Amino acid sequence: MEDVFSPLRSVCPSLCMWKLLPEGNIASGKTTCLEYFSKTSDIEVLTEPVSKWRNVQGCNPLGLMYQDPSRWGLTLQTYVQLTMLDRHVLPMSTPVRMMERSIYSAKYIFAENLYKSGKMPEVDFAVLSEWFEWIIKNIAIPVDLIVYLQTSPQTCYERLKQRCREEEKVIPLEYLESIHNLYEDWLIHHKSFEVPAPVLVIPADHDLKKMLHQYEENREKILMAHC
Ligand SMILES: Nc1ncnc2c1ncn2[C@@H]1O[C@H](COP(=O)(O)OP(=O)(O)O)[C@@H](O)[C@H]1O
Ligand SMILES: O=c1ccn([C@H]2C[C@H](O)[C@@H](COP(=O)(O)O)O2)c(=O)[nH]1
Repeated sequence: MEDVFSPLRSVCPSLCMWKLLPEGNIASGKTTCLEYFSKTSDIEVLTEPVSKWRNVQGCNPLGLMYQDPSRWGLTLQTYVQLTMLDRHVLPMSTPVRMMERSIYSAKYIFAENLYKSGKMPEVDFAVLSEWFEWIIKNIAIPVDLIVYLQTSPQTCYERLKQRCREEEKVIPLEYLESIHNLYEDWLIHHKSFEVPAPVLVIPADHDLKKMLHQYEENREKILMAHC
């Protein structure tokens, strides 16, 4: 599909495309954030393709990974990488796109966590890494802003239990702590991997009312800061 805004952009450069990625720990509130902004006109919201990860041709790689990460981690992360790439390269049909997580966090957070915790064999990690490096070298994946929903692992643990997704019932608090530390090293301390865009940090331990208030306060920054 072609970029429907390109003829307009040549006469009006301020008509810009804006791609932002809500990022954060499991159950930090990303989907809830996306649902809130989806009510705004001219925003395209792409939620994470979790339903695909739970059902690819009748198989459930997400569930398999949580049951036996050493055996199925590569299977899941390969599929996550593919489905994320598919979303990244979708032509935009509105000036603003919010896409939940990214090919970057799939690699820098989740694959990294499996590998660092000894649950992904070195050869699996090497193959996944080569795929990832090839993709980011050869395919343009522009990102304008990362919105990091910063939570404590404990908050996520409580929200995760409340959401009660079947596959995630085995997740201990320690898993969320590891994911949290990787996110902090990447997006806050800049200690691990290159950050592909500026980061807006939104403290996200608050109740829903306060979160919606914060989203309103940050609406301009989130949606069109560069235009
Ligand atoms: N600010 C909040 N306070 C309390 N519960 C929340 C808040 N934001 C989201 N939730 C609930 O927490 C769970 C996880 O939220 P969700 O948006 O699905 O997280 P994510 O998409 O980051 O995994 C859901 O049950 C959701 O209703
Ligand atoms: O690269 C990835 C991305 C996500 N997951 C897992 C983590 C959760 O169990 C689900 C979806 O995450 P939400 O934060 O609830 O959206 O998928 C993964 O294992 N690898």
